[in-house]
Amino acid sequence: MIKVGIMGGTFDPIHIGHLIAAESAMAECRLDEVWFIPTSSPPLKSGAPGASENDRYEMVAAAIANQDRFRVLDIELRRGGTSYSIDTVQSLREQHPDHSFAYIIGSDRINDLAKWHRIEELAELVTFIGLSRPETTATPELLPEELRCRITFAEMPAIGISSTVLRERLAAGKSIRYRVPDAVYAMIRRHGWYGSTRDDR
Ligand SMILES: Nc1ncnc2c1ncn2[C@@H]1O[C@H](COP(=O)(O)OP(=O)(O)OP(=O)(O)O)[C@@H](O)[C@H]1O
Ligand SMILES: O=C(O)c1ccc[n+]([C@@H]2O[C@H](COP(=O)([O-])O)[C@@H](O)[C@H]2O)c1
Repeated sequence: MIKVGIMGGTFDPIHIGHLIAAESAMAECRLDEVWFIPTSSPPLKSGAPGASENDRYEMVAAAIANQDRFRVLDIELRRGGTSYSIDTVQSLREQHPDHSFAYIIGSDRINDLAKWHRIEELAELVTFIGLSRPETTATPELLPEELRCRITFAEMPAIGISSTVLRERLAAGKSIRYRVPDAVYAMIRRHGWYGSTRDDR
């Protein structure tokens, strides 16, 4: 049985918080692999992502290129529309009946878990691995017991980085170097994404 962690996200852009969350979940929960799945349209976020689907996918691919146990899947981008996790997990389980899946989520997503589409069904198909992030205090005690008991918590160093703040910094001409992997930083600057200053060097 291969144990897979699903790291779903908008990744607009991917940053070191995502990578350290995935690595920590993999180590602490003894996962064999983590599959990064960029969303098409994220269910609980308003407004369209700042970068295109293809660019978000390419940034994830570049970010994880050196970690053999990480993969990126375009399953939600190919499906299009709102990226409900239940649809993704059902299709992954059909394709990989011999794998087990755990969904990796940060504090903000832990807190809104009860609002996820068909959450009771999803919680029967996956367990959740929760990681804390400094901007949001996780309050699992507010979740119904049947959801709370499906979450295992993993430790990671507090990484106070969000994609929102990175987009704001880029638009304001501030540096995001080292907050994203070098390859992602170079892609963003080369293309002038997020209103960043273009750098053709
Ligand atoms: N710094 C972090 N520490 C722990 N988990 C994180 C961190 N940043 C993101 N995550 C988790 O990674 C998953 C994907 O996050 P997402 O792509 O929405 O990034 P984000 O930084 O929250 O983006 P945005 O600021 O645009 O909302 C979510 O489960 C989120 O909780
Ligand atoms: O299925 C849902 O209703 C649902 C609601 C909120 C978030 N998710 C998933 O959780 C992951 C992180 O979401 P986000 O908005 O932080 O990028 C991403 O894969 C989303 O598709 C899923």
